[in-house]
Order: sequence, then C-alpha cells, then structure tokens
Amino acid sequence: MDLSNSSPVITDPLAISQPLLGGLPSNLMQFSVMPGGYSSSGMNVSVSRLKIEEALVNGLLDAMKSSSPRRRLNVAFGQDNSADEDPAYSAWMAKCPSALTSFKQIVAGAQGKKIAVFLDYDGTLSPIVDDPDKAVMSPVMRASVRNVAKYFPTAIVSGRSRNKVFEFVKLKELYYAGSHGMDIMASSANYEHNAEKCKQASLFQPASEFLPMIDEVTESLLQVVSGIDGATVENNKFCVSVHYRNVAEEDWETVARLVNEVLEAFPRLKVTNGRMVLEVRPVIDWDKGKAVEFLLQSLGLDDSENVIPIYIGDDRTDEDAFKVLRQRNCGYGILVSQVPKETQAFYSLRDPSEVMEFLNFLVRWKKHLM
Ligand SMILES: O=P(O)(O)OC[C@H]1O[C@H](O[C@H]2O[C@H](CO)[C@@H](O)[C@H](O)[C@H]2O)[C@H](O)[C@@H](O)[C@@H]1O
Repeated sequence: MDLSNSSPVITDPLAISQPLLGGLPSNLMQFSVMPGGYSSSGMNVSVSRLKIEEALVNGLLDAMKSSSPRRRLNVAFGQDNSADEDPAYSAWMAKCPSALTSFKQIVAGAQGKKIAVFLDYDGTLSPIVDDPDKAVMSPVMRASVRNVAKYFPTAIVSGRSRNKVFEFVKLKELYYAGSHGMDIMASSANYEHNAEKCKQASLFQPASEFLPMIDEVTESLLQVVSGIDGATVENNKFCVSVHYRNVAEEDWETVARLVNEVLEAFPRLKVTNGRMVLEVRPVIDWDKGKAVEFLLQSLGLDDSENVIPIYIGDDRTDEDAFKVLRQRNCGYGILVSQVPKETQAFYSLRDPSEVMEFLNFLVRWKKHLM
C-alpha cells in the first residue's frame, strides 16, 4: 500500500508550544502566546503566562461541563422520552432528521453503488456506562454488525486502543482503527491466526514515535489524579483518556488543572474532550476523518462517484469524520444523540438501539436488492 501521501505532519505550532485544551473560548484568544514572549496586550510575560494557564483551565472546564448534557428521565414511565416533548430537540431534528425515517432517501442514491460502513464504538454500538471496562456490546448488536459486514465493507473507528475495541466487538471480518484512527489495521484483526491474512495485513500507525511519551504521560496522569475520587486514566496506546464521569462536579476544575499541569511537560501532546472524558493525544495532523479517508483509499473504495460511505458516531471526535464526508460531497454522517448538538452530520439516531435498527434496515434493503 502506498502510504506516501498519508504521512501526518505536525501542525499548529502554537499547540506544540503550549498544551491547547480543545481551543480557547474566543474571548480568551488574546492570551495566546506571541513569538517573543509577550501577549498581544503587551503584558509582562509571567503575568500573561498565569492568565494563559487560567484561561486554559477555564476553557477546559467549560468544555467539560458542556461535553455530555444529561437528559431528564421520565421516571414515571421508567424511560427517557423527554426528547419528544422538547421543542429545541424537535427544531434540531428538522435540520438533522432521523436516519430511520429518512432511510429511503439515504439508499435512493445507492442503487448500483457500493456502501461502506464506519462505526464508532462507545455510545454508538454500546450504551454509555459509568465503568469504561464494562461497555460491552450486546449479542444482538454484534449479530447486526456481523450481518452488515457480510454485505458491506465495515470498519470500527474508535478512541479506544485497537486491541481493546476488538475485545469488545470480537468480529474478525471487520477493519479496525483504534486510538482515534492512529492505529489502523486494514485487514483482519485476527491476522496472527491466519498466515494468509497476515501477509495481506497492513498496519498504519502515524503516531508510533509517541508510544514512549504516551506511556510516560499515562504514569504522570495516574499519579496526579490518584487523589481525586472517581477519576480514572485509560491508556489507549496512542492516546490517553482521563475519565471524570464519576468525579463530583466541584472537583472537575481540579481535574482540568492537574491535566493542564501535567501537559506543560509534554508540549507535543494536546487535550481534547469527549463525553465526560479528557483525551490526551499527540499534536499530529491525524484524526478519525483522516482515518476514514485512509481506509477508503487502502480498501480501494476511494471512488466517490460509486462508493457511499456511511459514518455513525456520537462524539466530538466523530465530527472530523462527518466533516470529511461533507467535504468530499459523498456519503452521510449520522450523529447518535438525544440532545440537539452542533454537527456536520446529515442525519441522526437517538441511541445504540436505533443504530442497530438502522444497520438491520441496511441489511434488509441489500437482501431485497439481490
Ligand atoms: O471513539 P469511541 O469509541 O466513542 O471512544 C471514545 C471514548 O470512549 C470511552 O469512554 C466513553 O464511554 C465510557 C463507557 O461507556 C464512558 O464511561 C465514558 O464516560 C465515555 O467518555 C473510552 O473509555 C475512552 O477511552 C474513549 O476515548
């Protein structure tokens, strides 16, 4: 496989010189470090440095608070149907309609073309749970994904390490991109049991030089958050997750501050945020969107006239993939969400059970055509 055009280059020199925490709020941009050590307002370096740190922590904290809005539960009926009553959700659905009710429209343009399916894992194939180690996939969901893979090239694109996500999904017939696309196996994950497949397996790890650094930062993060009740650290091979789902909200600022402090010693790493998780990753020009492009190319599915990629995901990191599909003007991003969100996706699904229904629809549609 020709990887010559896929080499990620380090971007955003500002992010290299200071750990950017998912972008500063625009009103704080004036505190960005300017060459020469002075902020744009000309303040003394140490004063502005302090303000930068404060701004970074505050920016991160804002992002943490808005990262996973919780829905009200309809306790009387033991179910969450509050979205149905929510005018903001209805207005959002008009812009980002259900992929189930729009199914005919989605497949209308697919006759005679090839569909490729890309699936995020957490929150898409498995429901969000408090303990990341218990985010198992149900047997019925596994059966649906297995069926989809019989008819369409199917890949899992996850923030988890590739091995971990394979342990959950357990399907050899899929392609896997772990660590937010920084660890791609464009062949069977079971390559070690199959000599023939082994020859064909191609591994792409654009952040391999960061491995020792990721282990080092994991150690530091483990140490600093060990005193915070509920905070956990997950090494995802080329990136690290700091979970705060089980941390009391009054301690979130401490988490943000500690992570920021650790990252000061690692200027080639940055932080982004997902659903109640801070994700520490290398400052390289590589994300889930690039991984989708890479997979399309390496699987010979790069013909945008004849291939329709469908990407389903629930998280901010999935937006990079939605954006790529929009820019290529081919295929569809589908956001899994029960709350209105700013998104580059074309369609939406509420939760993993609707994802499963959509996957079953795809299989039925394909069988009907054959
Ligand atoms: O790209 P993904 O497959 O969606 O992975 C993103 C992160 O998912 C996991 O965390 C999320 O799910 C957990 C289990 O439901 C939940 O406890 C946590 O709050 C969520 O953020 C995973 O543990 C992370 O490492 C991934 O980065």
